[in-house]
Amino acid sequence: MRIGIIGLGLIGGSIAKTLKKVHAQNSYIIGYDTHSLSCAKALDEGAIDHIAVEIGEDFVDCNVIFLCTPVSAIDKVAAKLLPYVSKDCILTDIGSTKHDTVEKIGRLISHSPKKCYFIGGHPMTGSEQSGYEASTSYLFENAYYILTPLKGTPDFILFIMQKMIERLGAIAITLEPDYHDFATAAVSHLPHIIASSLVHLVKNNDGDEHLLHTLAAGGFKDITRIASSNPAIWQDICLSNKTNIQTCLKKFIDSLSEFSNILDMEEADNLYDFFNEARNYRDSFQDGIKPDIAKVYTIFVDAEDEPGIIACIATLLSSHSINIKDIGIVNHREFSSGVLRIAFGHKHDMQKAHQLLTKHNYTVYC
Ligand SMILES: NC(=O)C1=CN([C@@H]2O[C@H](COP(=O)(O)OP(=O)(O)OC[C@H]3O[C@@H](n4cnc5c(N)ncnc54)[C@H](O)[C@@H]3O)[C@@H](O)[C@H]2O)C=CC1
Ligand SMILES: O=C(O)C(=O)Cc1ccc(O)cc1
Repeated sequence: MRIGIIGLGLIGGSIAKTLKKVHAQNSYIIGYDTHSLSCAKALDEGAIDHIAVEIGEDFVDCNVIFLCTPVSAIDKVAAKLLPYVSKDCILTDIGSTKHDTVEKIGRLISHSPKKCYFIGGHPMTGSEQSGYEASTSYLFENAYYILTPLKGTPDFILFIMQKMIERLGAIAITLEPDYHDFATAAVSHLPHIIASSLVHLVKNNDGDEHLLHTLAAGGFKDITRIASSNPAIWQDICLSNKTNIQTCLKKFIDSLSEFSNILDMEEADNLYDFFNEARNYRDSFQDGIKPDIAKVYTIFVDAEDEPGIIACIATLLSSHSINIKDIGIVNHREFSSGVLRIAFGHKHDMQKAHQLLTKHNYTVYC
């Protein structure tokens, strides 16, 4: 597989390193970054196989190309790249916001003679560090990785992307771009703004002796770690998700005002409830346990282990608007021939698939 990576910073570099770790024999990686030292380092370390001199011919034969630049550059890079990509190429980005990017690249593709595919992507993992030096081959392990395909993306293209995400060690979730942007405004963008605001508060109220700076301890450092993130990345994120961030900011300001009122009135019970409810909900975020969003509903279908069977069944299901989360042949001694395992993200998809496949004379097991 030929893979292109444009932008070899924290995320792009981590994708390269991870693919080389898990997929080394089967992936030839072409890298490009405006910062030539990052390219040289990546080549030197074996994270990529070839440095592209520019966004052009070098990407012609790529099967998948990851756009890993800051958000404001993603659609510009895509525009430059489109004349060179092959018709079956899958383009994907890793930007932290999705609506604008998906809309812009969708428009570019629809106006381009090159009908390649685009699936928006966003790994929900990272760090406050940036640049190739900070990239690792384990960044994506067990992280959610959100995919936002364009409307009309064939199931098998989404399936290839999902497999790629699994290769990275992450868990693929498909969302609408707008919902993605609202959710990330709440769980990622607002927290970054709050972290930086807290740092401003301490900075602006410290005295000549810098006592606040000295005393800022564990709790303050925990909650403000992300204030050390790359400001250029966050400038882009805020500008491309303004409305959702404003909505969340308003809700947050309201909640602070409410807290201020109950403190003013010395409402002891309400103060207790404020902290207690937050503690209970926070304690329900158990690391390592993935909630229902990652739940899959699986069926097994009797099928000869022959080429084309997966595509045949995937096409049948997709022509009935049934979304597949995962599909693959399993060879198990319980079954005489090959059995296809098909996983769905929703119970109703599984039930519809069961009925449809049975109607088409497949033997289906739940
Ligand atoms: N930092 C994080 O934890 C996460 C970041 N993201 C998203 O990933 C993207 C990249 O972020 P990071 O890897 O953290 O940033 P980074 O600053 O570490 O890497 C960005 C790289 O893109 C390169 N670049 C910039 N413009 C370019 C262009 N026009 N052509 C080619 N290369 C170009 C830079 O030289 C740099 O090496 C952003 O869109 C960000 O929103 C997504 C998830 C987590
Ligand atoms: O460092 C952290 O904890 C982060 O939150 C990293 C991060 C930054 C941007 C994203 O879009 C997703 C994750």
